[in-house]
Amino acid sequence: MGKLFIALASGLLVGTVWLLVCSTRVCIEKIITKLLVLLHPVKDSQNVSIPGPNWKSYDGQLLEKFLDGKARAQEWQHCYGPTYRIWSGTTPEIVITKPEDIRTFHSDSVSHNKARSSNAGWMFHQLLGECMGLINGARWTALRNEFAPTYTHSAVHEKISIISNQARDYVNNLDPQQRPSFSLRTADAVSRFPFFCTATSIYGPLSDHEKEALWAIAQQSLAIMGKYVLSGGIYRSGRLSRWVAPAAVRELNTFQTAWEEFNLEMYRTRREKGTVPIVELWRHMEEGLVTKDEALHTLSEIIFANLDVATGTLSWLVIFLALDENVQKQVREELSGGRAEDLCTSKNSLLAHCFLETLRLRPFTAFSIPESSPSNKVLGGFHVPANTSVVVSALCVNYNKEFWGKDSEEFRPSRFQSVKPLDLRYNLFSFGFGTRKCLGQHFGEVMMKLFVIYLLERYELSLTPAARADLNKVGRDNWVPIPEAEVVFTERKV
Ligand code: HEM
Repeated sequence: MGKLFIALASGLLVGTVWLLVCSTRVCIEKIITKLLVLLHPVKDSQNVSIPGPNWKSYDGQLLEKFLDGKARAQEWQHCYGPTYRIWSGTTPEIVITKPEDIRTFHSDSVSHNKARSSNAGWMFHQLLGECMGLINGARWTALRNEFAPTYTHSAVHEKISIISNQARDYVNNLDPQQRPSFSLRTADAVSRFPFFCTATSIYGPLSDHEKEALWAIAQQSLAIMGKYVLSGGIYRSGRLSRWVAPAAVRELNTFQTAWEEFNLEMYRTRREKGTVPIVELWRHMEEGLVTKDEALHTLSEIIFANLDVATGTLSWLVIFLALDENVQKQVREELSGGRAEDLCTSKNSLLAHCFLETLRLRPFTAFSIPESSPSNKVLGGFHVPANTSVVVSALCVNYNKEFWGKDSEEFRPSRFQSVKPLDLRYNLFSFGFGTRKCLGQHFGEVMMKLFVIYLLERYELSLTPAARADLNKVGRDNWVPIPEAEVVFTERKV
């Protein structure tokens, strides 16, 4: 009896303390929100403040934006309407969902600035803060000019046979045991292809040893992103991280050293053999045209951050094809008529529409990377001061029933047959809007289409029952939602 009483009493005490802590926390969050709203007034012409969720300790809505992006995009639009405000740390971000607001905001996109470190704090800055996608002005122009020649439309066309050979070899070695049928987690099956294909575009062909070393460094980078950046909190501050989490900082230093050494080695081993992008880049870095951080962070962006982006997109493309046997069959019929190299550049094929439909349904991020205009803007009726971070709710744009119809959440690639390309401009988030569009869009598209061409040539795709039952299950360790679904690959009898 006595023991029961003690257990009950201590349970009650713990519960009360917990309630107290929670309600204090909610109170503090409300007070901080009020202060932040006062500091950053955004109102409409009736003097009504822009709606949005309360600031949350310690990262605002930053982590939810990535880890629960799909659910939050829908929930926030439902609760706050088409234009609202969230917080990244304590920085306000205005979220827009309407095509007309996207057009208004991007009307001066040439002079837009990306937010420093994407408003994501110190640890993120150490990995990617100086990369092309996040710097501005003359520095951005210099860096973009450095990499652009490798990824223009014509440069990618010239590389098609190299990418095609890589795709065919990869698919032919998908199952080392060459079984007639096997199942794999889709992301595990596909991820090394876009990774090494993109790396080859920078370094030229890689030996097995170099591939292994690069893959290992990528895992270090992704681990830091998953464990620390996506935990937020103390990792937003360099001082706090060094003080409270020295092991994390050591891990970061180990990665940074390995990454610099790898690239130096790539430069040394390639400089005699002709011109691959790493050689030019390293020379320009030594001449002071780009800084070391700009070079290394952009290589990280292109090779490591993109591993998640490309793995996510390619996995979903394979999964959607596995889900829809009919579309799969039609794409295969389309393939039987032509050369892989020709089909991968067509914009009007069913394959091209499957790719677009995948980007529409599963944009790599539910919210675009924050950027600001140097001019005041009126968005959704609210007066947004110059230099305020604005993000596009990619998911809401891509699922907008007014434009895409009632079945906007379903995979139906044929819908693109009746959409004018010009209408897609502000109704589809795929490779970004305005001046800061994706550097690698042609490369990424060709790479993924070639992969699918060889995959469908060799295998029938279907989903495991578990995958069908829980198609939308995604991992939470990456900044891009990577699907968990397993696909069954069955050798075709031709
Ligand atoms: C299907 C695959 C890909 C998708 C869906 C994708 C998507 C995007 C998007 C949406 C942006 C703009 C982000 C923003 O709002 O700021 C972007 C930027 C960028 N992407 Fe990609 N990307 C893909 C593949 C690639 C590849 C293969 C490369 C490698 C060359 C690449 C390199 C970059 C770079 C460097 C930027 C920053 C551009 C700048 O700010 O000037 N991407 N990407």
